[in-house]
Amino acid sequence: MNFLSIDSVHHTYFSPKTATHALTDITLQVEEGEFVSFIGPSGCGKTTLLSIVAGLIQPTEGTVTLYNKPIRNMKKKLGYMLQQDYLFPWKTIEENILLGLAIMGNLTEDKRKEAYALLREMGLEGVETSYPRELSGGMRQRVALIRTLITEPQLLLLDEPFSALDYQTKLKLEDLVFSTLKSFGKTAILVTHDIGEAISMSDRIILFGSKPGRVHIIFEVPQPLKGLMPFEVRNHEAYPEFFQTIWKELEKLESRID
Ligand SMILES: Nc1ncnc2c1ncn2[C@@H]1O[C@H](COP(=O)(O)OP(=O)(O)OP(=O)(O)O)[C@@H](O)[C@H]1O
Repeated sequence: MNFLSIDSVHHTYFSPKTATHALTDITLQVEEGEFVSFIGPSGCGKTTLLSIVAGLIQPTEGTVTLYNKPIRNMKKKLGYMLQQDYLFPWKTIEENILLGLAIMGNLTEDKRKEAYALLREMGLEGVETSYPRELSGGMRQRVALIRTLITEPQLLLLDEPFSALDYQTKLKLEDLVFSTLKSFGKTAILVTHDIGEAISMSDRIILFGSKPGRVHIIFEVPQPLKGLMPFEVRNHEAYPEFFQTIWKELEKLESRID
């Protein structure tokens, strides 16, 4: 059975005066437990495709299924991590983490204990009663990750979740998110502008071309880099060559005059 299947997806944004052909003929499969990144020039449709996979946009043509069921019926199986953490400022960290479960009527004592255990694992012990404004950006993103994981999503959609962080925090959080998702056996799609981030976290990298957005090349991350922690990948001898290969393809796409 396919885990995530994107089949012949086309999307056009219509407004009264214009039609923007954002995506053309996208067919992709993502396997369970896989980490896939979407990269490509600005405007190539990465966010549009992620929004379609999230069931937030209905594509003009084509289908997206999770476990062979239409994605719009599977929204409870999805989790998100975005550039902004969207924590509620007037709620404590614990309340923020448990809010989704409370709304769904699934808040149990076991889940509360799990939240505390995750806070401990992510170096956030003691912040339960703090408010988001008292935490750094990196800490808030870790809270956002716990809030996502606690609802046990099958598929995580990560839309540039590290791009607002300083470089050191970003590298540390890449390691933490990677190891956490791998230990839970989660499947993830990451949208990023950072080739290094895509290489260091992914099993496969989908490079999109633009006008209209389409799959240009699918890169399999080379074996010596797979399974290593993101920070180790960035320091591996096989990393620069692979980086250059992707960089050159991206340059060609960005210098194309349509
Ligand atoms: N709501 C919208 N209405 C009309 N056009 C849109 C809308 N959202 C995106 N577009 C257009 O669709 C195309 C794809 O946009 P999208 O944001 O998906 O690309 P992207 O690859 O995520 O870009 P970036 O890397 O800059 O975030 C672009 O031409 C964009 O202008």
